[in-house]
Amino acid sequence: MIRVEGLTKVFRRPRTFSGPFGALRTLVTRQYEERTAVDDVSFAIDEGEVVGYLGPNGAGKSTTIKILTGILTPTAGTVRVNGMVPWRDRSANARRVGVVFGQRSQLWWDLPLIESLRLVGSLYDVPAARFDASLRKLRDLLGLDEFLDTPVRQLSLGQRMRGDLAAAVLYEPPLLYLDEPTVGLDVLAKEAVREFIVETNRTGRTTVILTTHDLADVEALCKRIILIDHGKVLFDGAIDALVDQPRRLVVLLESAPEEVRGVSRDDEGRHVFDIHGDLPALIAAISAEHTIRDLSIEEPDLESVIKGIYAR
Ligand SMILES: Nc1ncnc2c1ncn2[C@@H]1O[C@H](COP(=O)(O)OP(=O)(O)OP(=O)(O)O)[C@@H](O)[C@H]1O
Repeated sequence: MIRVEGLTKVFRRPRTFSGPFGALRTLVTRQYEERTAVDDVSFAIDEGEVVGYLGPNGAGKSTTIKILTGILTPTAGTVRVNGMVPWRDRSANARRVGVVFGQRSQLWWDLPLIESLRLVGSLYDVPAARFDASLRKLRDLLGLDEFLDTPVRQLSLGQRMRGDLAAAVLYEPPLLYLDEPTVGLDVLAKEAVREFIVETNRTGRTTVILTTHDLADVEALCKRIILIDHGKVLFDGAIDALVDQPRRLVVLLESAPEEVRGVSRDDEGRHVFDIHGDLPALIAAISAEHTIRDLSIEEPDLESVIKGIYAR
């Protein structure tokens, strides 16, 4: 469904100068600086997958999504989405994808939600009968009835997000891009959004690409993640494989030696051991040679595993 090879995007922007006459100097010198936002990224996503596209701020996530939706043209590389080149076949591509940006709404601010949805229906040429059936299903799934006639600007964030999700799937696109769909929502609203995504993927075999900083979203929704930083792919694979790691014993020793039983001291002065067999025996062996000031056991969780990958 999605094939990305060697995708690179370099932004070129005027070099700015500060200080007195800085603005004038910026104008006159016309020097440019380049920033590589996406750097030789390749991946393939199949129909029906839900993939987390993750990375710290500025990693290149939004730039990738903008290229996949046809908003931006890449500097190098090839992309096929549903067999199309998104930035060349922009309008055909748009009909086959739904997009939700958590930070800003795609709905018409002054119109009641129902009118916004009708407009989406007519923009995407959804036949009346299909529109009615789709709306009926979405009213039910997303609980839209209580605010269908309310102007979008008066909706709470959670209601607005449900409206945005409805607009994105109303024309039943086979592919959905969700950019921070639970940002700012309370626990219940987050849960409702996640359930909706699961349901949409399950019933329509909709492929979902999700960018989020909320790892609970990822754990609830994704079997696979692609992790990027500084525009490069650091990891692409199953979450299960990632968190299927041994528990770890973290010890703080009185003397803080450089190395204990083949394990080096980390930046915080701790020694971290993978627990493979007999934990009491491991603790006894360490305390036979050193005085233990503190110890704890860490279960592998997605957050610490991801932090470990960034730190490599
Ligand atoms: N239009 C632009 N012009 C110049 N530089 C840009 C532009 N858009 C993004 N960048 C730069 O490209 C890099 C990647 O940005 P991008 O928005 O893709 O990151 P992101 O992973 O989506 O981050 P966040 O989690 O903060 O949304 C950043 O260094 C950013 O400053």
